[in-house]
Amino acid sequence: MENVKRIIAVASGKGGVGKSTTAVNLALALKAKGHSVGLLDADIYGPSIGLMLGVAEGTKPNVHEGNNFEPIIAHGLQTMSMAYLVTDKTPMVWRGPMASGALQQILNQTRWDNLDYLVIDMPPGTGDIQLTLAQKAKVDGAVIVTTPQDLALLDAQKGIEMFQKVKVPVLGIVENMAVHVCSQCGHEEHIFGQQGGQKLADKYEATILGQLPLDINIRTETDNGIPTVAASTNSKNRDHYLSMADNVIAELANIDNDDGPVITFS
Ligand SMILES: Nc1ncnc2c1ncn2[C@@H]1O[C@H](COP(=O)(O)OP(=O)(O)OP(=O)(O)O)[C@@H](O)[C@H]1O
Repeated sequence: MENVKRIIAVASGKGGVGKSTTAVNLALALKAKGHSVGLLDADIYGPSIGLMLGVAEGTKPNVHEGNNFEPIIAHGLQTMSMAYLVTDKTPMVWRGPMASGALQQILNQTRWDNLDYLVIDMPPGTGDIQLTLAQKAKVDGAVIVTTPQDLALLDAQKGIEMFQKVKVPVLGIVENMAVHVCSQCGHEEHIFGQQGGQKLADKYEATILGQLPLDINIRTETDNGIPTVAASTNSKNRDHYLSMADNVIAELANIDNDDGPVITFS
């Protein structure tokens, strides 16, 4: 991990709010700004970044001396995922306990090649695995993803408090699916409520790093293995992700972290 300058955890309390979509596009946006970027899929229950980045099913990382894994390159990102190590047929019941062991292994044994940023797609929730990761991993800062819905906000709050407990600075909040714009008539509808992310940000004196609409293009682009930032050179959504990356870089610059990021597991 001495080859990694900055580590950013992307987390959400609630599942399905768009955490992985955000992590993948944030990583691509940092890359588009000229940085060297890695993406670690630590979402052991539903590893999805390989699919989102169009990595062919069954692709396995090369293993080097000392059991070190070589990251798989996708859209210019260095990536590592649980999905590269388990198969669809791996039963969930086996996957749970085995997966947390495997997670430690990929944290310790992936050979990142000089990264400016490593983005970690955290497992959803605030249970033991998340706490251990947040505690043991020397993450520079956390990005909290939520929808404006009360239920998601409540869980996002738990996520913020978990990071505060383990002294990982929260860089800010991403409000995903903030508004739906009808592709036919342009009518705007706040399907998951309004201003929820802002209220959460106000409560914790956190920054809103970005607001993304609920947009069919974001879903289809990701499903096609070419996420929004890679799919288009000129779209509003891509611009949202690029300015999110700027905000993340700015927040990181505000953090005084002279130890340097190192992930250690005892
Ligand atoms: N802004 C958006 N607009 C439209 N669809 C979106 C948006 N963000 C995410 N999605 C879609 O919502 C679904 C869930 O997103 P994603 O997998 O990123 O969520 P997650 O929080 O990581 O979920 P999990 O808890 O399962 O890991 C995906 O189908 C994704 O394409």
